[in-house]
Amino acid sequence: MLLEVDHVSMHFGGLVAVSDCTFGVRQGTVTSLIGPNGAGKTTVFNLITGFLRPTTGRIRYEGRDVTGLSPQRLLRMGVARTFQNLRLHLQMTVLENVMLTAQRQPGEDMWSLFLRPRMTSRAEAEVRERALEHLDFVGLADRAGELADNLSYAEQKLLSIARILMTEARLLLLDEPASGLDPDSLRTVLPVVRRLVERGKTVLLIEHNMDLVKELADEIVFLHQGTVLAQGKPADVMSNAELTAIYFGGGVTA
Ligand SMILES: Nc1ncnc2c1ncn2[C@@H]1O[C@H](COP(=O)(O)OP(=O)(O)OP(=O)(O)O)[C@@H](O)[C@H]1O
Repeated sequence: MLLEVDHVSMHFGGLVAVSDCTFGVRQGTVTSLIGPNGAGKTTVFNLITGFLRPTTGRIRYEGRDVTGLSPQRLLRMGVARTFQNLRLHLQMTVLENVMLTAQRQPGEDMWSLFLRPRMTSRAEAEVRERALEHLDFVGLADRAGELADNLSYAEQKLLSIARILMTEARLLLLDEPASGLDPDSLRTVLPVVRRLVERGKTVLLIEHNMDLVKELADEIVFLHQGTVLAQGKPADVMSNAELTAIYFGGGVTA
């Protein structure tokens, strides 16, 4: 397992958002966290990426205990995430958005490189080249000079994927990469998510739409009330009548 979530709980005061949660993410797969609203998916993401520290339990990445490490530390170890609200720099170009995410050395991001006049033009050229390559991967190479603000929503989602690639992380956590997309845009974005695996990445994502999950995910982790009810192949998990009743009875906005 690339990632192991081991008996993790997260309490917010009296509220138990995640309760004794155990699951694994295998290297080279797309794994989807699913579950009704309030099941704890976002909290699990925040725990894995260091934005929250579990109340109890351990998280292991590549066999190392990473429980409680900061998001920055985890990023350097190869765990990166996107956010539902994408967090793009809308008044910068598409290329600049990707270049800014470059991780040259631990603790050094592109901001410090831009601010430091000593940055060699060779280093900048290398970052630019990598950024363009990632833009090409997501199909946005010809939009490199556009302001991010001028992109469609689907293109902005693709840009957020190009940005996460720039981190060189091996485990990519994608927060609802398909949400808000019309069917045509889905046809553009979903194959890109799948191709991340061909690039050697491992993907953990949150997705509400069951049809998409079936198409996209190798594995499902089914969360309900902060607990893992099942982990397995989409077809197997969804053929379980009890689980589908919980899922569709849970007021999910697909
Ligand atoms: N920072 C917080 N403080 C208090 N309660 C929180 C906090 N974050 C999440 N919760 C609660 O934890 C529970 C799980 O929430 P979470 O957002 O993780 O679920 P989710 O599965 O991502 O839901 P959705 O599908 O609606 O995004 C909810 O009851 C939520 O209100």
